Amino acid sequence: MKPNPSAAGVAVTVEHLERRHGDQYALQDFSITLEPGGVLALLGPSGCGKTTLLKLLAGLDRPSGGRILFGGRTMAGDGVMEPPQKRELGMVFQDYALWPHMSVLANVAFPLQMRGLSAPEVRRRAQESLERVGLGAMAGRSPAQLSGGQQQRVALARAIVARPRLLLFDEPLSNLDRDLRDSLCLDITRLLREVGATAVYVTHDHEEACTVADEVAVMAQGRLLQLATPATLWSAPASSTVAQFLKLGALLPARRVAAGVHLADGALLAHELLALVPGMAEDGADSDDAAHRPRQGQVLIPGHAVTPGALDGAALHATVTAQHYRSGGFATELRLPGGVSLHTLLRERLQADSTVGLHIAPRQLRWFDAAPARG
Ligand SMILES: Nc1ncnc2c1ncn2[C@@H]1O[C@H](COP(=O)(O)OP(=O)(O)OP(=O)(O)O)[C@@H](O)[C@H]1O
Repeated sequence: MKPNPSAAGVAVTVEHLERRHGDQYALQDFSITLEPGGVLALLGPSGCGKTTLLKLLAGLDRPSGGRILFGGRTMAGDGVMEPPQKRELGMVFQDYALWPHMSVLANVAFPLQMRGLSAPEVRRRAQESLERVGLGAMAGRSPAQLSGGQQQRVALARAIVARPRLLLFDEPLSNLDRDLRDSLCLDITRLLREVGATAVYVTHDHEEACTVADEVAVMAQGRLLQLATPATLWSAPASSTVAQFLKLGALLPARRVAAGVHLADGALLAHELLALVPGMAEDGADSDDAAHRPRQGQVLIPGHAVTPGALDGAALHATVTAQHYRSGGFATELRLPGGVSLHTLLRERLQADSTVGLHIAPRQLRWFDAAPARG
C-alpha cells in the first residue's frame, strides 16, 4: 500500500490472526499490512468476519491466535492485550452512537476531555473539528436537531478530534439514502487524505469500498481471498469466488484446449486464450507441453464484454429476460446457457424473451482453473 509521507497514521500489521467461537472460526489465518496513512476497505458477505477484525483491531475483542502490531508494538497476541484507550483510535459506527443529552460540541469534545486537556483547548479543537466536517454553525444544537447525515458528520468530527493514529469505520453510511451516502463517502475520502490517519473501513458496498480505499480486502468465511487496489480487483479478480462476489459477470463452466475456450456444449467461445490469461506463462503452466493439455475451469464473461447482434456467427446465444431504462442506457438481464444470468448496460432496446447472438470481446474474458481435486 502506498505510504502517505505526511501521515499521522500508524503502520498496522496483522499476523496469522485468529478468532474462534467454540470450534467455529470467525477469522482464520488472517494476515495483512497497512502502511501509515493507508486506507483499507474490508468487503465481504455477511458473516465473513469484517466486524470481528475491526473489534480485534479496536481492542474490543481478544484474538484466539496470531497478533496485531501498531508501529511495531504488539497490541494483541503474545500474551499482550492493550485496552482500546491505549490504542489511539477513532471509531465511526453505523448508528452514529452520539450522546443525545449532550450538545454537538460536547459530543465532539468528549475524547479531548478524557485526555485532560484544558477547557479552552478542548473547545478550540472541538470547534475546529466540526468546521472540518462542515458543521461549525451547529455546535450548540443537540443531535436530535440534526439529520442522519449531519449526525454522522458529528461522529466523524468526534473520531478525528484527538488526532488518532488509526480510524475504524463500521459501515458508517449504511443508514443513509443513496445520494447522501455518495456525497458523504467523498467527504470521508477527502478527510482521510487530509488527516493522514491509517484507516480500516468495513462496508457491504463495492462502490463505497473502491471510492474510499487504496486497497480492498475481499473476505469470505473468515479468510482473506484477495488484497488489491480497486482497479486490480475489478480487472484481475484472483478467483471465481471473488469475481462472483463482486458481480463482475457471468461464470460459465468451460474447457481450455490449446488456444481456445470451449463451453460445456463444445461451442468455441474465444480463440485468444494466451492473450486473455495474463500470468499463465509466468507460472510455467503454459510451457509448450502444458499449453496443449486440456484444462477444466470457468470463464468469466463481464457484461461489458458482450455486444448483442445476429445469431449467425455469434459465440453465444442468450435470451433477453428483462430490460429497463437506466441512466442513458438499458439495464439488461440476459439468460446464458445453463440458466446463468448476465447483467449488462446496452444502448439499444431489445425485445423481451427474444433470442440474441452475443459477440464477445475475447480480451475482456478471464479464465479460472478448476480447483485441483483433493485426495
Ligand atoms: N460472540 C459470538 N459468538 C459466536 N459466533 C460469533 C460471535 N460473534 C461473531 N460470531 C460469528 O463469527 C462470524 C463472523 O461474524 P462478523 O460479525 O465478524 O461478520 P461480518 O462480516 O461483520 O458480518 P455482517 O456484514 O453481517 O456484519 C459469523 O459467522 C458470526 O456468526
